[in-house]
Amino acid sequence: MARNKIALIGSGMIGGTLAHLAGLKELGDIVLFDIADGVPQGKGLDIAQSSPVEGFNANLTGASDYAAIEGADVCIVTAGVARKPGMSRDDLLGINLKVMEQVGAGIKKYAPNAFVICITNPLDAMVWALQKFSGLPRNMVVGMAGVLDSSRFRLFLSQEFNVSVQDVTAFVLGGHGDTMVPLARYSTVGGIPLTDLVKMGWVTKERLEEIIQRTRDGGAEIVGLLKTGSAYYAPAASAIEMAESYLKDKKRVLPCAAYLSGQYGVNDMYVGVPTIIGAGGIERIIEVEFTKAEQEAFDKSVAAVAGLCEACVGIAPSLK
Ligand SMILES: NC(=O)c1ccc[n+]([C@@H]2O[C@H](COP(=O)([O-])OP(=O)(O)OC[C@H]3O[C@@H](n4cnc5c(N)ncnc54)[C@H](O)[C@@H]3O)[C@@H](O)[C@H]2O)c1
Ligand SMILES: O=C(O)C[C@H](O)C(=O)O
Repeated sequence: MARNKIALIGSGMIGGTLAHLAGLKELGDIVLFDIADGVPQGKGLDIAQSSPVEGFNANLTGASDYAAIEGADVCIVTAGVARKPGMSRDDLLGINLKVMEQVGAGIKKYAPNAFVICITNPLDAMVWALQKFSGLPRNMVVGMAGVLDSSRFRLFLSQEFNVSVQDVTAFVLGGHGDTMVPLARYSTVGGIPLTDLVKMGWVTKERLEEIIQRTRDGGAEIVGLLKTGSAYYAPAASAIEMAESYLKDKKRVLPCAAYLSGQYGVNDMYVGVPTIIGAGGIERIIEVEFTKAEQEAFDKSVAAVAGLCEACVGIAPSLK
């Protein structure tokens, strides 16, 4: 059986890390693409030269011509710019929207059957625009954010309780911005919801709120430390988890920015919700019940994403 083909559109900090992880996990042959000619070729060659040491088999190539992604099974999109200290993700909208138009055209022409994972920020608006620019089926275009935000929440909780990260589950829903919604009631330690752990005296409500706020600020914390760009190891690992679930039909339950057509009362938008990813792409959107407070937080987040989509239409009226 031929190997899967994975196209990485954008070969910067996340793109290079994605290529390395996809190689180490033997997910398939890898094509790195970037407009900065030489970068995808150089990173591809460098990672390929690690394969004899690491013991993985994969062809890694780099290109600046979309023809190279022809027939890709998975495309992971990181093309665009990242924020620097003092900027919000939303400040990237204008420049990255233009990039999504080019990327969408390239995918439409050369990889129309791919499962497409968008990472470029501001995430929920960019994946929405990318789906429209590419014309690919909505269940085959998804945004990565919830896996990352939930992973951050899981790490902070495991550190707070001094337990293994493996025994902590978390769901962060809504848009990937300051209004994201980490859900304490649907996050657990050893299967026990955080709300019960508060009652059991493991953590105070106030301390839990601090951890939730640190999760919301997780991206900005790293931008502030790095100063030259944003997080890339955890974002890459998160997207690889999604790609692997698709390629191996694992049917993982993962929070992702998925196209909503009435679920959660939302129409024609991408917002972070629990999904099942398998060979059919987004095979199912799980609709959990919200309390009044959770619903209000989710609605606020959806409104923020809607504002960004409107801003996109203002720049590119064809998106309407
Ligand atoms: N969704 C998330 O959770 C999440 C997490 C981290 C970063 N991000 C976002 O991911 C994006 C990439 O981050 P990064 O750290 O890899 O940035 P980076 O600057 O290191 O890499 C981006 C790459 O895109 C390339 N590029 C720019 N315009 C292009 C075009 N038109 N076509 C093809 N390639 C193009 C650049 O040459 C660069 O190599 C940013 O928008 C960042 O905000 C999102
Ligand atoms: O914070 C950023 O700008 C990058 C990304 O969205 C993140 O959450 O790390």
